[in-house]
Amino acid sequence: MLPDKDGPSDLTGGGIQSNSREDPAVSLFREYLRLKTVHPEPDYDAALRFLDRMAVELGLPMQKVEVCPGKVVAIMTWEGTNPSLKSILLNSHTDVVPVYQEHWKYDAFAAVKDGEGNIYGRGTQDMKCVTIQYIEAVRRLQAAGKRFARTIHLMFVPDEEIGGHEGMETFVKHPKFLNLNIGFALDEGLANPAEAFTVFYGERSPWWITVHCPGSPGHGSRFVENTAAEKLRRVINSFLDFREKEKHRLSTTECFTLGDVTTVNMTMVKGGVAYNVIPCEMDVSFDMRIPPTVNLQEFEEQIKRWCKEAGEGITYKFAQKNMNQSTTSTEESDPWWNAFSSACKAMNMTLNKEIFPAATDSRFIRAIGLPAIGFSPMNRTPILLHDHNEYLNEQVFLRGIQVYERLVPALASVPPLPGEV
Ligand SMILES: CSCC[C@H](NC(C)=O)C(=O)O
Ligand SMILES: [Zn+2]
Ligand SMILES: [Zn+2]
Repeated sequence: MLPDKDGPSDLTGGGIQSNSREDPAVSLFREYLRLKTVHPEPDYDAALRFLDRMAVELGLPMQKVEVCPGKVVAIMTWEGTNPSLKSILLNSHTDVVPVYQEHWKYDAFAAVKDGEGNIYGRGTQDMKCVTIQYIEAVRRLQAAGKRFARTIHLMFVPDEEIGGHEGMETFVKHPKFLNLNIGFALDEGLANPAEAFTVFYGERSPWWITVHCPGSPGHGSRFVENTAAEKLRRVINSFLDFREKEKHRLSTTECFTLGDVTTVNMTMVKGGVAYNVIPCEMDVSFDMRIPPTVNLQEFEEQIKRWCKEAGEGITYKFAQKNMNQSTTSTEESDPWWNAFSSACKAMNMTLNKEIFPAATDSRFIRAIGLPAIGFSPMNRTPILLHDHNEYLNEQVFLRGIQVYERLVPALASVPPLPGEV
């Protein structure tokens, strides 16, 4: 039996050794997974050192833009034969969410590969796989001597997992972003447990709201009128009744996915100082995700009514309130979508078009008017982003590189569009 190329780390990670030589792309993926770019203190320097090395290997220039203190966006550029044309953006974020290590089978940063070729680690799906797949696809296309009309930018951004405010949200307004002359972007999607691949042409709007309920204080032994808790209860009921309706709409509408309904989750409650003191204020917070088909002004009016009906003096504040509902065309007549979907069709891939249920950096790209598709080529894979024991099978990972080997040329060869020279 040949030892696995990364044998020693398999053993330290408690994994099972593979009996065949590992594909170098898989080894590189596992190396990247071991970098602790995990919140709350991501090691972004380690990621930048890794990406510097990749740029040298690929022979591509890499610019680094510090968009906010300590928050660097890195961009590798493969210039096209006609650089005046709009470019293609291959975007990925470098950060990952924290883990509950005690619930993992293996060290979440050891990139252990088991006997079935499943690679375990935070970021295997979200979205270190895609980063390496972009890099490997470019490496292979270069090795085959390919060159394309349109310039291709590989962009690596920080802070997506904490909202992207000091990452992509700021960078899209930077002159250096505009200089990239982007025409079309690819960013992350989700795994699909079945044979099909899911592609996302829009996202629900995240609204994070805290409702503040003031009330009369008093002794905990009395029937005090107009308490904060009574108002809080009515507010909670209105939000959660609506939640039930939306849940029912999802379960009874056959073609609906999560992206087609509004989710409401009560995520925080605050208030009170002692068992026997009726508090003079209580707060409740909700995470709401609203599909692009919902009229946001009307939705806010509904929230106002719920608060008004719940009692006097109730106010609310948004911690997150996305108002941009742009979606990307998936009409066959759209040249970008046509290139994307035709390349997938040529590989016999079935695509399910959906609205992304959560929020990614694509929302900032779409908000400035650029088309963006969320796509992570992972079929036959359970959706495990942010979950315990996140993993990706190495064969699925390797197939994803082949997918980009076809997609990238198709997109970078889209003929000049009206207005382009
Ligand atoms: C609203 S900023 C937070 C972004 C985060 N993105 C993902 C993909 O989990 C979310 O949707 O909660
Ligand atoms: Zn992600
Ligand atoms: Zn994530």
